[in-house]
Amino acid sequence: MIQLHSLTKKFSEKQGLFDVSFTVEPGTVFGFIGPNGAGKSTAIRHLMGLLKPDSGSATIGSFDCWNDSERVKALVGYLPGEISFPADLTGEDILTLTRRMDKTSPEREKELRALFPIDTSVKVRKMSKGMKQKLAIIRCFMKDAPVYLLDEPTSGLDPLMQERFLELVLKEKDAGKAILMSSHHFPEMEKTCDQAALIRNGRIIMQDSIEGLIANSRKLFHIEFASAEDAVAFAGSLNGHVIGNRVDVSVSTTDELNTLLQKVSQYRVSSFRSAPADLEIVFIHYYAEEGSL
Ligand SMILES: Nc1ncnc2c1ncn2[C@@H]1O[C@H](COP(=O)(O)OP(=O)(O)OP(=O)(O)O)[C@@H](O)[C@H]1O
Repeated sequence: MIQLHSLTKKFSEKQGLFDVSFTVEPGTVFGFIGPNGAGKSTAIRHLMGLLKPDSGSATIGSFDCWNDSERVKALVGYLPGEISFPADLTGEDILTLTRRMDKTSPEREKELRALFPIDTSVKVRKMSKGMKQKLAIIRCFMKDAPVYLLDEPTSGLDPLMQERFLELVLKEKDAGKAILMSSHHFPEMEKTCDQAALIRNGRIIMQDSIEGLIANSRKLFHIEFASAEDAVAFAGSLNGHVIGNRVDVSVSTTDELNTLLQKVSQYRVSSFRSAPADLEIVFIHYYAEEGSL
């Protein structure tokens, strides 16, 4: 339903998108993860027909997002990363315009307003970040679209609103929508996404099911030593992180795991635990490789 096919858009050597491909099927959520400036919004902007690829293509359904941008927009609910409603309009003005433009259903609007309550009599310029985000979410989902493009959708929301948003995404996914979502918030990606891609410097460096990403990630171990001196001595040899008597250390290959076990056997250890892997471990590993931590 949503497809990027070998898409390249070069802003500079490391900025833009380089040979990026992925597909998002109906009834699934695809997560886009990556550090600031990785290219997530650039990919979403191509899908909205706001940018023209240098080569390759972005398509939604059977339509090319650049050449058929009007038809594409009719199929898409878009939540931009930066909300920029006109400052002098009230929330109500914005929802009235949306009603007119997208011929939305009153029931759907009522449900969304109940989920994300805001005082719509307030002008945009007086709204908090969270209020604007809730308004943008209501506006985006009022359109009962087959495709949703969500750029950091929970940014600025409080935990209760974040939870409600995730429930909404899961409901829309069950209704057969194809959803692309960029985020820096790993637990929400784990809860909602079927597939995810890690992007850095405009290139996809890993793409798999969430389960696959986690299964292939580095494994984290917490090891408690008899003394802080032993912890420091052990950590130095394996690049571990020392917290008192404890060392946290991660491994990705069988060789690394065997080296860890061999070294740890030279010390007196009071506990040895493996931490459950999560998406954050996958992500931070790829940040660290770039030397940006
Ligand atoms: N129109 C443009 N012209 C030149 N450079 C651009 C343009 N748009 C984006 N960039 C650059 O391309 C890179 C990718 O930007 P993009 O907004 O896609 O990142 P992102 O992954 O969404 O980041 P963030 O998590 O910070 O929102 C950045 O270095 C950005 O400065």
